[in-house]
Amino acid sequence: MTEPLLSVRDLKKHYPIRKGIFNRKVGAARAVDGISFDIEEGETLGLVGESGCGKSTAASSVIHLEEPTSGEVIFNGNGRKGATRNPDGTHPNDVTEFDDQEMMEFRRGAQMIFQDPSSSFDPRVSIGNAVGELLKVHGMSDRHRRRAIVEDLLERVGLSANDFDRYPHEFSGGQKQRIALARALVLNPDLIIADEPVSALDVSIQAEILSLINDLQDEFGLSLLFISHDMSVIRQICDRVAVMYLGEIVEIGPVEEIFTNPQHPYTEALLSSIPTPDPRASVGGIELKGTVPSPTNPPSGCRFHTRCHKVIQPDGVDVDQEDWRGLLNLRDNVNAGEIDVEGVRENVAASGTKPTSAEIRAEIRREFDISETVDDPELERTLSEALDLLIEDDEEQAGSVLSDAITTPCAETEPQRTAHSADHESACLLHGERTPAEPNPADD
Ligand SMILES: Nc1ncnc2c1ncn2[C@@H]1O[C@H](COP(=O)(O)OP(=O)(O)OP(=O)(O)O)[C@@H](O)[C@H]1O
Repeated sequence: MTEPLLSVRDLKKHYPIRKGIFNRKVGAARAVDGISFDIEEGETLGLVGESGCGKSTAASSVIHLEEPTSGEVIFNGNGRKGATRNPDGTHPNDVTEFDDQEMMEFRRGAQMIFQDPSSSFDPRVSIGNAVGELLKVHGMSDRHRRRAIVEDLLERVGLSANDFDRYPHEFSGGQKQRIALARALVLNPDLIIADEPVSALDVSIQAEILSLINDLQDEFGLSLLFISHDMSVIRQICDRVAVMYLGEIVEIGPVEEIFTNPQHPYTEALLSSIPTPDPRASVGGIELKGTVPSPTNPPSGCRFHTRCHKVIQPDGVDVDQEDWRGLLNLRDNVNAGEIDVEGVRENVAASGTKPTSAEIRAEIRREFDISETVDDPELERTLSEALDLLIEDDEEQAGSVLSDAITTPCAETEPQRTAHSADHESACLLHGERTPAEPNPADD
């Protein structure tokens, strides 16, 4: 197998959190927390996940708009193929170790396009000059030659050579994204990182731009890292996809395999949220509740366990899975002091006379999608006891009763990547018994 164009290994970007008059570091936001992936020549790898999962931080760390905290970004483009590791273990193509000259070359070989092209164009500069500027910066002093190259590129992205002297405000959002593509291509790069390039566009325009990116990729032999929160966009453009959650890659594999045979519950939930023209034809009906937790204090074990519909029950417990999710949510809400018993009481009272304790208990169960009776008698007793304590205003004791009885292995053990096929891996404790993924040679 030929070497990948890009190999990212254990890349981390932690932002320090500072406080106080001395601006002391009190913690870190682990926006990207040890991600690894390859992109082959001519391949498109998608990076997908909800807002706040760390996709943009990953992109800007790979392209070195921001200095990563640690890890390797090995770029074998710009004619640097075939380099081997130095005796001290470092790699001559590791972007994180590049000097100024190498970084300048890297900036030629790897380009980025962003979600909002408007903000990256100076309204006073004609689009021809905006696209040609990089040629000038990289030493092409012949104005006529620059103009010829830019005019050709404008045509290739579906605009006209006559657009050279027009200004950004004369173009629509879709057209501006075409200009951004022309600008990204002007130095003939090997890699383009596209961060949500179509999210700000109308759906009909999205399809046009995605098809243009596809065509340009073939024409220029490009590799792409394509970032999106939208699974359906990923399916249209990517060969493989890496699913990111809270700074980590939880699943990676060929797009069609991930769509037809997702292994990680987070991937299933993302797939389930794709809108379909017929709402009755919803895939799976898994509702991804809440938002991504803060990367400052990520959940222990599997970071997705606080929202996972398949969160594992401990040995000896076997209750309905929806009840189990509800019990864990109730435990966490009680411990976070987020249950407003008075509010529940008022709600129940609004529909009739003074509510009984049984009615309040039933209402709390309903709010957390917990059945009237949980299958496991011991757990049912614990739940009733905790709900009574809650109603009696002893929230602390209720939390402690729930915490003692309701635990999950997912909060205790960090899942390792498991191989499902040659290039399909996920990190979920549900697959723990399978063959562990082959160690990556670059990790040695
Ligand atoms: N400069 C910063 N300092 C501290 N935290 C940051 C900084 N930049 C990003 N973060 C945090 O890192 C996490 C990841 O952010 P990032 O923008 O990379 O996510 P994303 O998946 O690209 O989401 P979006 O699509 O909304 O941009 C978020 O919790 C964000 O608040």
